[in-house]
Amino acid sequence: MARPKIALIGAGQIGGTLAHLAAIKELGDVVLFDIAEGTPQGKALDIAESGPAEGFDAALKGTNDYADIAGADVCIVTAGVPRKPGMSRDDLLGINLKVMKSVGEGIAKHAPNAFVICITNPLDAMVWALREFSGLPHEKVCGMAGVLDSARFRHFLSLEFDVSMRDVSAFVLGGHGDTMVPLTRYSTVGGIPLPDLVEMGWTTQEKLDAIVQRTRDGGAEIVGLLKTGSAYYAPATSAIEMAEAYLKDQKRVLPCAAYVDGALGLKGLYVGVPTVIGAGGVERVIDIKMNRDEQAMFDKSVDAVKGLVEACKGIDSSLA
Ligand SMILES: NC(=O)C1=CN([C@@H]2O[C@H](COP(=O)(O)OP(=O)(O)OC[C@H]3O[C@@H](n4cnc5c(N)ncnc54)[C@H](O)[C@@H]3O)[C@@H](O)[C@H]2O)C=CC1
Ligand SMILES: O=C([O-])CC(=O)C(=O)O
Repeated sequence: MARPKIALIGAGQIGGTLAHLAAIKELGDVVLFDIAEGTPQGKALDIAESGPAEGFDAALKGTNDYADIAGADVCIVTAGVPRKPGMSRDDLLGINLKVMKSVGEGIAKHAPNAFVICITNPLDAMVWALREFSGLPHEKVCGMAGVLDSARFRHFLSLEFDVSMRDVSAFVLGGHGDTMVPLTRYSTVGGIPLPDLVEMGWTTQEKLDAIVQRTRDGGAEIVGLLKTGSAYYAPATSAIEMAEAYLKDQKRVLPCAAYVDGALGLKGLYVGVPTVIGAGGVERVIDIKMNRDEQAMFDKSVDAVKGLVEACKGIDSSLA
């Protein structure tokens, strides 16, 4: 049986890391696409040359021609611009919206049956716009953010509790911005919810609040350290987890920016929610119940995303 085809639209920091991970994990053959001449070709060749030592079977190709993504099973989109220190993700809206238009059209023409994972920021508005520009079915277009934000939360919690990251589970929902919603009640260590761990004396509410805030600021923390761009190892790993769930029909329960129409009281909006990802793409949005405080935080985040979607419509009238 032929190997799956994975098209990576954008061959920058995340795109290159995605290609390396996809090859090492033998998820399929990889096509790296970018408008920068030489970058995708150079990265594809470099990673292919790591194959003999690593021992993977995967073909890698770099290209500046959308025709080469033809028939891709998965497209992961990182094309665009990352932020620099002092900027918010939302400052990227105007410039990256134009990129989503060309990418959406390229995918619609050459890989209309792909499962599309958008990473480009500001994430929730860009995945909405990418879906609009591509016209693909909603369940086949989603955004990566919740897996990353939850991974950051899990990492910080594992440091606090001195336990394995594997035994920490977490859900960070809402928009991928300053208003994101780390849900402590739905986050656990060995199945024990965080509020119970506070009662058990494993940590204090103050320390937990600080970890929640560090999670919300997780992207900015890396931007501040790197100074020239944003995080890419954890973002790439997170998107690969989603791609693998689709390609292997794993039915993983993962938080991602999905189209929500009915669940959680939402009507036709992309925002971070718990989902099931399998061969059908986003197969289910989990309609979790939130308490009053959680709902208030989630509503605030949803409003921020709605504002960005309106801003997109204001910039590009074809979206209105
Ligand atoms: N959703 C999330 O959780 C995260 C999102 N991001 C976002 O991902 C995006 C990419 O980040 P990096 O890979 O670090 O940036 P990068 O600058 O290293 O790579 C972006 C690539 O996109 C290419 N590009 C620009 N316009 C293009 C077009 N029209 N068609 C095809 N390629 C095009 C550039 O040539 C460049 O190689 C940024 O918008 C960043 O903010 C980053 C981390 C996490
Ligand atoms: O912070 C950024 O600009 C990149 C990003 O979305 C993240 O790392 O969470």
